[in-house]
Amino acid sequence: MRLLLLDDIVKATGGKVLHADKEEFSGLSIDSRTIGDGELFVALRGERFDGHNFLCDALKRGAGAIVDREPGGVFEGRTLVYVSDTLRSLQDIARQMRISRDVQVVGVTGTNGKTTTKELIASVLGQRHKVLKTSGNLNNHIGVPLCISRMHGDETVMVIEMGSNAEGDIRLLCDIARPDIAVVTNVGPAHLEGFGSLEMVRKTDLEILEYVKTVSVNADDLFLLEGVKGFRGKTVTYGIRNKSDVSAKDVELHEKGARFTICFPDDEKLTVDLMISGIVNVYNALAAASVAFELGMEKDQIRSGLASFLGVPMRLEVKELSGALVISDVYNANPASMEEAVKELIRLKRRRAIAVLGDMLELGSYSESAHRELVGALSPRGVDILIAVGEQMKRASSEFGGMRHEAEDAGTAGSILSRIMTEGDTVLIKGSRGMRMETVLAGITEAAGVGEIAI
Ligand SMILES: CC(=O)N[C@H]1[C@@H](OP(=O)(O)OP(=O)(O)OC[C@H]2O[C@@H](n3ccc(=O)[nH]c3=O)[C@H](O)[C@@H]2O)O[C@H](CO)[C@@H](O)[C@@H]1O[C@H](C)C(=O)N[C@@H](C)C(=O)N[C@H](CCC(=O)N[C@@H](CCC[C@@H](N)C(=O)O)C(=O)O)C(=O)O
Ligand SMILES: Nc1ncnc2c1ncn2[C@@H]1O[C@H](COP(=O)(O)OP(=O)(O)OP(=O)(O)O)[C@@H](O)[C@H]1O
Ligand SMILES: C[C@@H](N)C(=O)N[C@H](C)C(=O)O
Repeated sequence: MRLLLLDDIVKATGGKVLHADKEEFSGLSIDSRTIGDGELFVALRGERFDGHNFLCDALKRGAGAIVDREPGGVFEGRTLVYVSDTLRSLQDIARQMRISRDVQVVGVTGTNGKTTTKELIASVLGQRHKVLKTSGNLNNHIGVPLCISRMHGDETVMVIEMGSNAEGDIRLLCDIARPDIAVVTNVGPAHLEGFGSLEMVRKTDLEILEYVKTVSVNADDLFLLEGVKGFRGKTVTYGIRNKSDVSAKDVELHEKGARFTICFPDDEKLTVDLMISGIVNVYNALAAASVAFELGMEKDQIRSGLASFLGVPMRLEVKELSGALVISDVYNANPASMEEAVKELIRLKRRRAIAVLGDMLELGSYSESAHRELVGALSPRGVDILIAVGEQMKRASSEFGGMRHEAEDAGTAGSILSRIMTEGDTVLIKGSRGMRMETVLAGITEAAGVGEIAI
């Protein structure tokens, strides 16, 4: 494992060493509760805490700290570096580590499917390369540098998810991660509170074009495709409906997976099996295949990388519970991903289709109409029962044509669902992160006597 050297930290941050003892660190940590032996603590200010207040705790296991407020007291045996801004220093260290390494960096942006696509890319490229990827959903100005700082030094590829909720977010992350190749999954209405318009969502996601030589984009998202026109590098497209460089044909969607044939630009064809369900995951897999093709992976490696991926918890998980089929898509929600999830509900409908839908948050002035449009279209599409969770869904629920229930929160929705759900039903559970829709599932698994399940 590669050690971080004090010299490099000082060079990257321009910091002043207040006290020098340890000169090597096993990594960076921002949390005194989880810091590992020998790590360097970066004291950040957050919404609830100021990391500087946990310096003593952090230094019990940590070997030193980076601070932007001079601490009182003596920290024997530990190293202290003073900087003007600790968050910026975290980013500076990560940038320096990335620049000093000869790795291919794949950056993944877009409204929906970034985490899943990042994991699929890592699974495929991992068939040949040593891959560092961002963990879970750590996709912002803190999470991305933190993940990069975990580089061991022998990686040949990094796959970095980049999240945004306002203009400039992707540029900031690219300035740290310096991607060589980009994937933009799609552009849709999300975080409109911060962005203001769909144009601004697209402009922000495409900030990555200022950095990369190659971009891989979804050819079936015409609004996205339009935005890539004029890109001076290489554009690789993937898709199912429109003409694209990497395309899928003979798509068969099953309950818990999919089989399809990928057609590559070299005219080779590859039939692949996916263990995750839904047409959106065919798109995510195509994105991964297009990157793998660009990076010269063998077709067999692409096949096994896709087939061995088992999905990300809380994203379109299909489970059997008490004889019902439950689609647990509880991680987040916006109009585009709701649309896709409702399609899945109808596709997998066996007897009754029950939609347990929580508010879609952060949509700004578009919020009310987005909820109304979604709910109004449910029963014509075949949804039989709606459980509306949260203020906005409840307000919109009068648009629903079938039997409806209203719930204050996900816990209450879980109780309603466990009362009405019967064998043969197909259930979709989805809402924004703040709605904690996983609680619905906890309610029904308890009622079914299944006990706790991992989500
Ligand atoms: C800094 C941090 O990670 N905070 C997380 C922590 O919060 P907590 O309340 O505990 O602490 P504070 O942040 O107030 O504390 C400040 C520091 O003090 C440390 N500390 C505290 C107590 C203690 O006893 N000891 C300590 O050392 C503390 O560790 C801090 O360093 O826990 C919360 C609950 O779990 C987390 O919500 C909070 O996470 C913050 C928000 C965060 O940004 N974390 C990143 C590591 C991250 O990547 N998180 C992702 C979420 C990313 C996300 O929402 N992305 C958006 C896109 C936005 C991108 C854009 N803004 C950009 O800049 O590009 C998206 O829409 O996807 C994650 O958690 O999944
Ligand atoms: N290609 C896609 N197109 C549309 N919706 C998708 C796609 N892939 C996944 N989704 C939907 O988006 C949800 C979140 O998936 P994922 O976490 O991979 O996306 P994300 O972009 O990383 O989200 P976040 O920005 O919150 O991190 C899934 O549960 C699913 O409903
Ligand atoms: C979880 C976060 N990345 C996100 O997507 N937020 C929106 C508002 C959501 O949870 O729906």
